[in-house]
Amino acid sequence: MANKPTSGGRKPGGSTRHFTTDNAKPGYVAAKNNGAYNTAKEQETAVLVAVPPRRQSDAQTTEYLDELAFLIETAGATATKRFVQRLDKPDIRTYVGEGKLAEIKAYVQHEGTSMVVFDDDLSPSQLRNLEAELLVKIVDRSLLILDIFALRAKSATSRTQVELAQYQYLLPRLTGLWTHLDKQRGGVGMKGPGETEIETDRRIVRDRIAFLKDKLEDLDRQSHTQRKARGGLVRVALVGYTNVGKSTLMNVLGKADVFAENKLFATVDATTRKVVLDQTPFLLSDTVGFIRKLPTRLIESFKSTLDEIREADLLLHVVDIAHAGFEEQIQVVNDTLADIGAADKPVLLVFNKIDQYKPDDSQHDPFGEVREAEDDGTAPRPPLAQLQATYMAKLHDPVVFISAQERTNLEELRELLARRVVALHQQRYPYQTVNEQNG
Ligand SMILES: Nc1nc2c(ncn2[C@@H]2O[C@H](COP(=O)(O)OP(=O)(O)OP(=O)(O)O)[C@@H](O)[C@H]2O)c(=O)[nH]1
Ligand SMILES: [Mg+2]
Repeated sequence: MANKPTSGGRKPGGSTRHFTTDNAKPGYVAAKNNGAYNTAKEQETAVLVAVPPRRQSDAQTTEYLDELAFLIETAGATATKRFVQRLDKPDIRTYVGEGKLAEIKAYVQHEGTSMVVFDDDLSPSQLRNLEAELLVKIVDRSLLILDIFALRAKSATSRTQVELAQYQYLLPRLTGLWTHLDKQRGGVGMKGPGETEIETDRRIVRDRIAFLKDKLEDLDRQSHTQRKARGGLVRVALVGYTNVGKSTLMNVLGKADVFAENKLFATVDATTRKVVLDQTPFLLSDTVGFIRKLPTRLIESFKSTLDEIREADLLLHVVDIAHAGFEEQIQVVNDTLADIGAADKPVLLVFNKIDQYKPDDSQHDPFGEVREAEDDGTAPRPPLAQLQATYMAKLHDPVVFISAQERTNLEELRELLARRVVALHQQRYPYQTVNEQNG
């Protein structure tokens, strides 16, 4: 099995995929040593490229690139430079225009950068053209997120899901440049891959996809049985944008010990704990975070992990209020919930990280005017009380402001949550008292 790392150097004429699951079998699984990009001795460097629409503000463009830099950092590399080109839409051949591409190439060659990362998905032909032009590893948004998922996935199900998504990503990108599967077959004086080899590669990948789909169906049946065995307890799922503090809150509420850290997609596997509030037991699940431009195809492959959300009776939507783009993040989460068929679930909105929230200075002046959006596109930051009033009026529902880390206002959250859970419980068991149900 030629399962050896290949991402360290680029073979002439060879493509450089770098998937990271240990369980992905074929030989093109490059960075196999338990980490993305870590086959290189030193930290890999990355150049970030974005093509924002002309109407997008500078502040928003910076925020998106910060997020991309954070993703790259989570994957184990460092972003050293950003290139931005405003276009109505990305260039169909090379994503950026000719001039910008030359600029990027000059920089990459001069600095010896290991990869160029694009803030969108690239079509197979864009990928091919860019690879041929820039001669370094080309990473698009899907590949980057897949890589991080591969690093994080622990359970059999999530690992299989990631592997399936990786092969699905790969299939349309098996082209004339592709040679890695040939290595697997070995052979002296390996000739360049003709159409026959590419067809063989495609068949191998298709077989693997079929196998993984079967395996997932089996695993899905098992977990469905497990979930049924949990009985009729009310189920609550923590949902939200990535890195907002879902796992931290899970640890606080569920006395769990879930891995939480300041990286994107710390959680890929769902975790469930039994929690008792107001003498009413319920199940609380921590789930994978969402992110903007998460390709629908990728969401699809996580369907069974997302069942935890779809089967929940109540969603605790956690928001990072200290993040400049929190309102857009709320929208991204709501859109993703709609995508996975969970739009109509009851939601309790939980604003987290209030310890880091800094209202605008003018807002400290009780007579100060509430300012409109700034020219630079950043949103106004009113005092928390005002934000709370606005959201409650908008949603006709209580919302709660907490700091999971500092344990601030957790009693208020517990009370609100208990009230919702008890109501759901009584709805489900109208003729029983809580103790009868548990006894
Ligand atoms: N300042 C502050 N930081 C917090 C708070 N809650 C969580 N964090 C930090 O935010 C980071 C992300 O927390 P997680 O709990 O891993 O976030 P998550 O939503 O589970 O993230 P993913 O699993 O990656 O989607 C960690 O560094 C936490 O310590 C809070 O109330 N205040
Ligand atoms: Mg988490």
